[in-house]
Amino acid sequence: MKPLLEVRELRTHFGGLRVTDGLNLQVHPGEIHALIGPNGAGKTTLIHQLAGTLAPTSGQILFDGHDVTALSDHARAARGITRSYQITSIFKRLSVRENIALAVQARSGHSYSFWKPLRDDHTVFDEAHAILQQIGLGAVAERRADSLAYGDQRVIEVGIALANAPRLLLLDEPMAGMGPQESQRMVSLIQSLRGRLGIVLVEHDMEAVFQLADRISVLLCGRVLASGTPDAVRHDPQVIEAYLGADSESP
Ligand SMILES: Nc1ncnc2c1ncn2[C@@H]1O[C@H](COP(=O)(O)OP(=O)(O)OP(=O)(O)O)[C@@H](O)[C@H]1O
Repeated sequence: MKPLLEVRELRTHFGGLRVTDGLNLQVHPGEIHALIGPNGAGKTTLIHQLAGTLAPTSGQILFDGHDVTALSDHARAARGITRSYQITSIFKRLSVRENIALAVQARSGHSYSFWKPLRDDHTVFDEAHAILQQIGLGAVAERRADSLAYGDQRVIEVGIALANAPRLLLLDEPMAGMGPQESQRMVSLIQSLRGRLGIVLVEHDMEAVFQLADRISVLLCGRVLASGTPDAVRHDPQVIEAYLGADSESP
């Protein structure tokens, strides 16, 4: 299968520190591909590089067969690579619906008019409505974003990212700071996206990772130590020794 994303021999040096050191990775269309690894392994750095907010020292990033290494984050977003931003990107005083609609408008080039009711722009309204249903926030669409619980605000982030109609969605710790119930809702949301777009997921919650991932890549010292199905990775002796722990039966 032709990969949706291919990373070739990526290297990133911050002064004398080699954060990414010959990293190779392939993400297939429609798969949920998790990146795991100990603190400092280079996962967030890689997300920045895939999104285009940090340039590598050397190496190549190919998206859909095209070299996007030199493209800006905006240019990559226009091609379909979207990263979910942190809660800080939400307009807290606007409603949930307005947050999603603004993101739809930004992508589709419709100009936003504060004096024009959203309902008058049917294309944007309908698309925002569909996303609200998809992320399960239809019932609270008219509430101010900052009145929602933390977990729901993080769901809005994913909704904003989906409004960009991504073909590759980069999720950096979507469950961070969530309780078990909120995490499970996020797991269900990500699961519902499987097969529709490629997802690169960085997440420390191993239960969620093994529940969600079609394939997992294990990063260690800026390179991919192993890549495969959750089962293959779980039983990989190198991974057990280096990361999951020799006595690990879990998850
Ligand atoms: N802009 C930077 N300048 C210098 N060093 C950096 C910079 N960004 C990251 N690093 C270093 O690069 C290494 C990898 O960081 P990164 O955040 O990518 O790891 P990570 O795998 O995401 O870790 P965590 O699981 O803790 O989030 C760390 O040692 C970090 O201190």
